[in-house]
Amino acid sequence: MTDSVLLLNPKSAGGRHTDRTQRLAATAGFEVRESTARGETYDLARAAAGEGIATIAAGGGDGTLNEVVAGIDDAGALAETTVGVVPAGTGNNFAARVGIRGLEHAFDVLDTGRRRRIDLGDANGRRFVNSCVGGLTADASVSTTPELKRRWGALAYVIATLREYRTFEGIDVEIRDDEGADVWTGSAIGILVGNGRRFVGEPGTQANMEDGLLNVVLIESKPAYSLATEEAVSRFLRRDADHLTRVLAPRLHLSVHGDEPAGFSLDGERLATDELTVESRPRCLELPVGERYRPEP
Ligand SMILES: Nc1ncnc2c1ncn2[C@@H]1O[C@H](COP(=O)(O)OP(=O)(O)OP(=O)(O)O)[C@@H](O)[C@H]1O
Repeated sequence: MTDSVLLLNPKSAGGRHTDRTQRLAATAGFEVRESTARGETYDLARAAAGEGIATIAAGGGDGTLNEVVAGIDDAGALAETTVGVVPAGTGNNFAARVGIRGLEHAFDVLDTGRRRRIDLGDANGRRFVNSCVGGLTADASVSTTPELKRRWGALAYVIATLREYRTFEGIDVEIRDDEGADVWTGSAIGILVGNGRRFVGEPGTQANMEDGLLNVVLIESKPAYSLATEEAVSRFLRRDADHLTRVLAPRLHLSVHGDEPAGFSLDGERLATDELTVESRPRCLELPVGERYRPEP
């Protein structure tokens, strides 16, 4: 019986890395199981975890990793399983955060990397490994089509964001902590909840992934917002900019007031809701990390 399986989404990044990933996996002694449809990496992960497989790697982008982690979690096997990150997607944002530089490096890390236990994000019972974002970025993340990604690679996200920016109006939101105290109320063009991820205006892009806290940035809507000049952009990104609010919290409750539920993106997958509870599940995901990974960046 095999104890190492790679669950591969052959459609990630338009299939660009599929052949190479299969070859590297075979050399590294991984059995490869490919998904054939949307959502199937979740089923494959659940089944592999049910078989008691010790190492389950996700081959694809953040969306694939999300499904694999959710499948293992729903099989009740997260505590016993090592999760591998094999960056065969377009953006591979999360892989970079745990120090994984590319496909070959991913298999080296699986072989010899340090194991760390990191936090997992939860949004209304759905998991996120990297981020849960609402507002402009969520719409853009969800509207970044496979076609755009095939043509533009990682630039596709920037193009999609600029397209959405012209029409996006802001979300009226009330945010409370666990005791019910008001954390922030207003109209936001962006609600960014990161697990290991920092956002605009902060030095570096990496946040502590093992502290049991979510890293939250709220971007307040301003009328006549213009990012047309370089000066405006640099003002926008300044650490002390008055339209940015930062919160570190283990759990937050969001209520959205509007005609329709607000759209959020969990590692690129859509969730529409007007009540959202986000929380950190401390150190429940074990994975091998690259040499550059620092628990406290
Ligand atoms: N065989 C398949 N055919 C079509 N869609 C699939 C298949 N397997 C998985 N999916 C879907 O692909 C999505 C995940 O794509 P993923 O994020 O891994 O790749 P990507 O978009 O290229 O990369 P990134 O997230 O890094 O930009 C999920 O919605 C998943 O359900």
